Amino acid sequence: MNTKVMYGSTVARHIRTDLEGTVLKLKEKEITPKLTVIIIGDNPASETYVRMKKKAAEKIGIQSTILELPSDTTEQYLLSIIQDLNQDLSTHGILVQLPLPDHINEKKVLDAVSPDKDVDGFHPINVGRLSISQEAFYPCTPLGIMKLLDFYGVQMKRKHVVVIGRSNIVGKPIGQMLLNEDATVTYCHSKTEDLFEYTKQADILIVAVGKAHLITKEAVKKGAVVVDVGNTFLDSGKVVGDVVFDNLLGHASHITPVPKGVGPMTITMLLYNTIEAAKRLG
Ligand SMILES: Nc1nc2c(c(=O)[nH]1)N[C@@H](CN(C=O)c1ccc(C(=O)N[C@@H](CCC(=O)O)C(=O)O)cc1)CN2
Repeated sequence: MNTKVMYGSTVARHIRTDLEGTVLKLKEKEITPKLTVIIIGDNPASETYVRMKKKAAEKIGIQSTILELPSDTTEQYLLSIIQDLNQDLSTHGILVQLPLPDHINEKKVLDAVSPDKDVDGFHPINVGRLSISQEAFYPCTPLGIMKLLDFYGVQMKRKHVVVIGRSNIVGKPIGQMLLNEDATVTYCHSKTEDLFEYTKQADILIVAVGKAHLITKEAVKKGAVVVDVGNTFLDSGKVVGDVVFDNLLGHASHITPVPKGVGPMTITMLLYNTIEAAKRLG
C-alpha cells in the first residue's frame, strides 16, 4: 500500500496565505487583529510554542504581544491581567499557554477569559457550543486535524474513529467534532483495558497521548488513517510523536508525520480564530 503522508506544514501554508489576505482586508477597515499570549514560568517547550505563535501571527500581519510572567506569579494577579485584557478594545484574542504552574487553578484562569476573545476555545461556553454543534471558537489542535483530514480528502461520515486520549485540549473535542461529521467515535484512555483491541478496529486512529512510540503497525488495521498528535522532546532535542512513523509506511493509507504534521495546523488555527475574533469584535 502506498501511504499518503499528510503534511500539516503544506496545508498550513495554503491557509496562512488566505488568512494574510483577510488581514489586509480587515486593515482596510482599520481593524488590526491583535493576539496577546500569556506565559507563566520557564517551561522550555511552552517558550518555543509561544515564540512560534508570535512569529506566525506577525508574518501574516496580526499584531502579537507575549506577556511573560515569572513562575511565582499569583493566581490573583494573573486573573487581574486577564480582566484588563478582556476590557481592552484593541485586543481580539487572549491565550494563556498551558500547562500552568501547579499553584494556579487552570479552570479558574480559563473561565476568566472572555468567551468572545477565547481564541483557544477552552472557555466552558465555547466547549458547550461545540458539544451542540453551534458556532464557537473551536480548540486549535482538533480544528486543525479536521482541516487536515478534509484537505487530504479523508471521509469521516460513517467511519469508526478511535481517539486515544481524553484531554480537554485534544481528545474530547476532536471526538465531538468527528461525531458532528457523522463518524462513530470510540474514546480510549489510560484506564482502557486491551487498548489495542480497540485501535485495531479504527478506520481513523487519532493518537493524543504524549507517549513516544506507543503505536506500531500491530495496533493498526491495514489501510487505516493515522493522526499523530504526540510531541515528545527526546534528550537529543529531537521531537517525536506517539506513532512509529516508518513502521506504518506501507500499512496505513494516510499518516501525519511529527514534526510538520498536526503541530503547524494548531498554530494556523490560532491565527484563524484570532482573525474571526477581530471580525466579530471589530
Ligand atoms: N493555550 C494552549 N496551550 C497549549 C496548546 C494549545 O493549543 N493552547 N497546545 C499544546 C502546545 N502547542 C501549542 O500551544 C503546540 C504544540 C506543538 C506545535 C508544533 O508545531 N510542533 C512541531 C514540532 C516542534 C518544533 O518544531 O519545535 C510540529 O509538530 O511540527 C505547535 C503548538 C500544549 N499547550
